[in-house]
Amino acid sequence: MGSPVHRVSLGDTWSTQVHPDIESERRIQSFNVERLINILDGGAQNTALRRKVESIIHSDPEFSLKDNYFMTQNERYEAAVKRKFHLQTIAKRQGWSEDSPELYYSYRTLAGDLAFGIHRVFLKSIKSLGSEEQIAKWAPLCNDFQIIATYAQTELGHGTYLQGLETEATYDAATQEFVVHSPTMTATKWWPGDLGRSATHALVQAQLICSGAQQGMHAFIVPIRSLQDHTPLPGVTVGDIGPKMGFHHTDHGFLRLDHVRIPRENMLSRFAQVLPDGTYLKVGSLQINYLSMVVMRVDLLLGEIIPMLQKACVIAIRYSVIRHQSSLRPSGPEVKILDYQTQQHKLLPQLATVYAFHFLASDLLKFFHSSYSAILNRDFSHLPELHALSAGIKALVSDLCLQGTELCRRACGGHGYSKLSGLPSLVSRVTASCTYEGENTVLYLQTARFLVKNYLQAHGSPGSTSQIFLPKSIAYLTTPYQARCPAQKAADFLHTKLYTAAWAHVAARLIKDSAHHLQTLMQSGADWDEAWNQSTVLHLQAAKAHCYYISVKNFTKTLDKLENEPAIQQVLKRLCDLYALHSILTNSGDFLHDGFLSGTQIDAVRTAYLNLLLLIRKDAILLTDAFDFMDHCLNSALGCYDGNVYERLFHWAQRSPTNTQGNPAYEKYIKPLLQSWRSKL
Ligand SMILES: CCCCCCCCCCCCCCCC(=O)SCCNC(=O)CCNC(=O)[C@H](O)C(C)(C)COP(=O)(O)OP(=O)(O)OC[C@H]1O[C@@H](n2cnc3c(N)ncnc32)[C@H](O)[C@@H]1OP(=O)(O)O
Ligand SMILES: Cc1cc2nc3c(=O)[nH]c(=O)nc-3n(C[C@H](O)[C@H](O)[C@H](O)COP(=O)(O)OP(=O)(O)OC[C@H]3O[C@@H](n4cnc5c(N)ncnc54)[C@H](O)[C@@H]3O)c2cc1C
Repeated sequence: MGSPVHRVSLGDTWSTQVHPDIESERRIQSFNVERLINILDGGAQNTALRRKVESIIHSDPEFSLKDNYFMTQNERYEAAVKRKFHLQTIAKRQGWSEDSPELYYSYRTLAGDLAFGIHRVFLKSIKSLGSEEQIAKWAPLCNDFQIIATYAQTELGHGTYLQGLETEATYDAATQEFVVHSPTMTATKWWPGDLGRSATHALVQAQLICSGAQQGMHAFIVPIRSLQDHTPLPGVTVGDIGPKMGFHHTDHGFLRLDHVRIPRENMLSRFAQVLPDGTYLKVGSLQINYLSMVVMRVDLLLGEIIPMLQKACVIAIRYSVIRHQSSLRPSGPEVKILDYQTQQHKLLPQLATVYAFHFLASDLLKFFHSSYSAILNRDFSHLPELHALSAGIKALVSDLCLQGTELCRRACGGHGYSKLSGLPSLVSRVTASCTYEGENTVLYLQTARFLVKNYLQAHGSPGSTSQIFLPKSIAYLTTPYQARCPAQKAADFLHTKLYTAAWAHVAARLIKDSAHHLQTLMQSGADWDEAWNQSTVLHLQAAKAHCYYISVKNFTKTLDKLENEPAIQQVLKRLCDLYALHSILTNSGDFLHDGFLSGTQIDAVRTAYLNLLLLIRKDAILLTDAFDFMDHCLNSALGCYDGNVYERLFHWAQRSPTNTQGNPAYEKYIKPLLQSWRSKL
């Protein structure tokens, strides 16, 4: 196990001892925590590298996140820019390149509290949509921060419906330039990160107009601020969109373009290009221009979204073994709140979920890597499946991470409402992930479109003997499934095959029902589009069930690979069981609906689930330690490794500027008010 010193990292002189209530939780180790850390990191060498980066960052006071909670939006922005600038200096000195694991680990260590996150989105988009020459030109400029760039797609009037974007890029063959223009108020780009006060360049998604026709959305590199003095270039109106629910360190901005001219070479042209005479050439469908969104949906899962729930679990579970409240028996001792079944019911499913998601996102990343290079080489055969999987998984993961993070916050009672717990910031930040990179409902519906289309293809022509091969992730749609679950007792529900089959049954049934509903509406006269809209609530439910099935199946596959690690396999198997059974219980109506499970069987699921809570309770602290977050990165008075919750909360509150800056309201209002009564007292 890594030494506790590695984690007790805030340099609090009074914090010399680990709290006995949390120490006792770590005394009996049913598995090797260090080994689990290595598995989560993808190998011991990655753990070593991550910790090396952490110690470099941690030992540097410039990177402190200490006063974040007391800062204004402007101060947060400036501190984030300062940290990013300092990180770049260190990265240069250490030889860490922009796509290196070291920078990835730095981002994690600094809790993502860095400026220029969208600069990375820009870079990834250039690499997906740009030609080799464009990558060779722009990537080095980006990597060295000779330019600061943003990804400007969303407009005031449209975010989801990309065909409705109004920004235009009209080709002028006479000068071989594009004229990029915002024709209306609603065409103003709105929300791009790093745009408000920082970016010098924007990747602007605009409707390409050439040869007198609209060719749909394409990406254009547009310089927006002077590289000399940072003032907006001619024709550019740019600024910050104002206060937001979270992301205070990021300058989300607006951008209006008034006939801004850029060279022909600035249209990203891996899949489409405009020749000097204005001839338009493209490969694949128009939607290939959406590729960078697929890239980011996958990238953000492990890089941004899942760590939020991991941290929330660490904070809430550690706090729950320190916090004592009430007793279980009259005149008995006060118990740790984690010993209440309801507290376990709140927190342990979140822990199980975040383990499920870690393995799910890791596997999606592998599938992404294997398909992505083919796509770049114009083999689009895996793109529909990759799009459907990444859209649905992004939606399920961000939905449940938000739900889980908020549950963790509430599970900490009043202290969870204090920013100093770290939890409100996690909640507000993860909330954004349900909207950015595709609003979740819209993404589920993209997955549903893929499911329904394939379902109808596979089952469309009755009597047809030709066998249709479906993509791997949906092959279960053509497998005959059981009409009734064979389980008879609680223990039967601890079989991975049994609950995976249960989710396959429910997903397949919901997909079938939504497809049939659509067909029925069409048979009664509705056209496809109307019938689609009138079935979308069912489609959404079906897509969600499919994603649950994929996540459960993936977790069980992960367990199969751990045969040589029996102790870790056992503890992860319990989490997998808990994740699957909790998901069945929270969606029990879907399992009862067609009699696949009976009421008695649901009771058995609940019994198995409650037994698991007790088993996982014993390992809960070790399972959160296995995420191996440094205290610095958690930045939580409740969640530190040493468990010294009350001392830390007390000390941190003293740092609030409100305690030292005097009280102007006293002089102005309180004093006159109090003094007006003095004569009568
Ligand atoms: C170091 C660690 C990392 C840290 C790193 C920094 C962190 C920093 C923090 C935060 C960072 C936030 C960063 C936010 C950045 C934005 O938020 S950028 C803006 C993102 N915006 C969106 O995602 C918009 C969502 N909208 C869409 O994706 C599309 O417009 C929609 C919804 C798919 C609809 O488009 P449409 O053209 O109307 O398409 P539709 O008719 O539905 O479908 C047509 C066909 O295209 C296919 N299709 C649709 N989309 C796709 C696609 N993407 N690919 C392939 N095929 C597709 C459909 O499947 C369909 O196929 P068929 O069924 O016809 O075969
Ligand atoms: C923190 C943050 C950072 C962002 N960063 C960037 C960035 O860097 N660059 C950038 O370009 N953008 C960025 N965005 C914008 C973001 O990508 C969009 O807000 C997002 O894609 C949702 O689009 P919208 O705002 O148009 O929502 P809307 O589409 O207007 O959604 C509103 C409602 O309409 C529903 N709806 C919309 N269309 C459909 C449909 N077809 N079927 C059913 N329901 C539908 C949605 O489900 C939702 O309930 C950011 C947003 C946030 C919050």
